[in-house]
Amino acid sequence: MSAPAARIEASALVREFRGGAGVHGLDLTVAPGEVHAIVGLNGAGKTTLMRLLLGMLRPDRGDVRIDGVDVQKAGPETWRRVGHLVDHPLAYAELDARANLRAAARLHGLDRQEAAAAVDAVIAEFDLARYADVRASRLSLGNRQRVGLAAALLHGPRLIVLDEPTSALDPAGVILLRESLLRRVAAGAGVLVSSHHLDEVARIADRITIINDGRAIGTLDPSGVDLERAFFAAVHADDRARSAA
Ligand SMILES: Nc1ncnc2c1ncn2[C@@H]1O[C@H](COP(=O)(O)OP(=O)(O)OP(=O)(O)O)[C@@H](O)[C@H]1O
Repeated sequence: MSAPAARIEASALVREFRGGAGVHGLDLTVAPGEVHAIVGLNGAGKTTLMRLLLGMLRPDRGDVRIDGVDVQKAGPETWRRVGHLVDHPLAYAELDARANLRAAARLHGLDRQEAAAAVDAVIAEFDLARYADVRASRLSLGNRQRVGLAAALLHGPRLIVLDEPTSALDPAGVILLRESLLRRVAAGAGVLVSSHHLDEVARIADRITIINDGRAIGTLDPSGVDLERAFFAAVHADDRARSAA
């Protein structure tokens, strides 16, 4: 029997912007039941990588497969099983949180009844009951991020891609997200997450990949000590090697 397809697999991915920044040949996989974290300095290429993985940006070269399907040819059946939060947390600033969540559920193919149940569940999961009737434009940054995460997760995606999902969350929100992701991973989802919080990442990641100047330059051991030191050692060694070349 062949191994199950990776939730997502990218090979030799390249997207170069004018001036030389971008992603310069990156391989990456997320297996079912795995949390794969990417870490890197500002401008390292994490968001660009995620946008390429989700078909939001076309690569110059290389390819991406989601559950074995080429992302350029992926249809609604594939996208229905993907949940992501990259760029903007919410679609409709003038709608309240509940209506935004309902719209996200319907866009992911849930029927009216399924959507209502999924929205109720995710409102409870992210402790959003007090804010369900508040317009998205009036929510605090952190609550907007909570609603954005809830929208990305409410349809039970098999692949979850989150760009700095804890950037505006309070400690309670960080814990709710961690528990939510771990429940989904236990049920077989694969998670790709970027973060600047090395300690938080280490709590949930099975693998941590360091991105520097658009390349994967090494890994961090999630159970290791002093991740910060190991991170900077890897980044500085890579910078030195590239400037010497
Ligand atoms: N559309 C674009 N056109 C030109 N350059 C771009 C474009 N998008 C991103 N870049 C550049 O590509 C590099 C990588 O940016 P990216 O946003 O992927 O980094 P990041 O690792 O997510 O950074 P941060 O941690 O600050 O969010 C940066 O130098 C950025 O300025």
